[in-house]
Amino acid sequence: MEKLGYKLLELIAVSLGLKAERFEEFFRDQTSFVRLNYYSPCPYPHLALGVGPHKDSGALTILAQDDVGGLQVKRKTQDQEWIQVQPIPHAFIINLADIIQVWSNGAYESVEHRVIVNSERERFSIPYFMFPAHDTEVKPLEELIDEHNPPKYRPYISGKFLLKKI
Ligand SMILES: O=C(O)CCC(=O)C(=O)O
Ligand SMILES: [Fe+2]
Repeated sequence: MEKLGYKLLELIAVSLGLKAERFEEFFRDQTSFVRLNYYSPCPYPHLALGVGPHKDSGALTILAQDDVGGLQVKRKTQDQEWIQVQPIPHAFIINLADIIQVWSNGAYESVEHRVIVNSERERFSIPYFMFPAHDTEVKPLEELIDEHNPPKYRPYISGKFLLKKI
């Protein structure tokens, strides 16, 4: 997963007109982690959420899930509808998260998502959250800023923000 994450970060950097290794320095002392999620079956799925609406606060999330399904993403069009992410065998789901949004000065947007529980089946998922070093100052990259594109986000320290969230 780590290797895949770095590859994706390289591709994102290139897509922004930056050199592939642009994000590398932030991850030398990375604080990425894996979480094991277990959702028990719930007879009243319309009354309960597995995970409430949120955006991931790292750079990228790589998610492995079983075949039960339940993850939904919010569409960014006007209707803001929740769209079911159909499980595809042996495929990972990639969530762009808050830090990529800030680094790219909004060219990429963090995706809002939630998890619906299933009335009959339990569900497992394994997200790998890619986080830079604890002391990384997260701010729009200088190369992407000029007088026509002012920074849209204020700088913050990755680790401090995370501690506050917890
Ligand atoms: O279980 C899932 O599909 C996603 C879980 C999630 O969004 C999270 O742990 O941040
Ligand atoms: Fe999430």
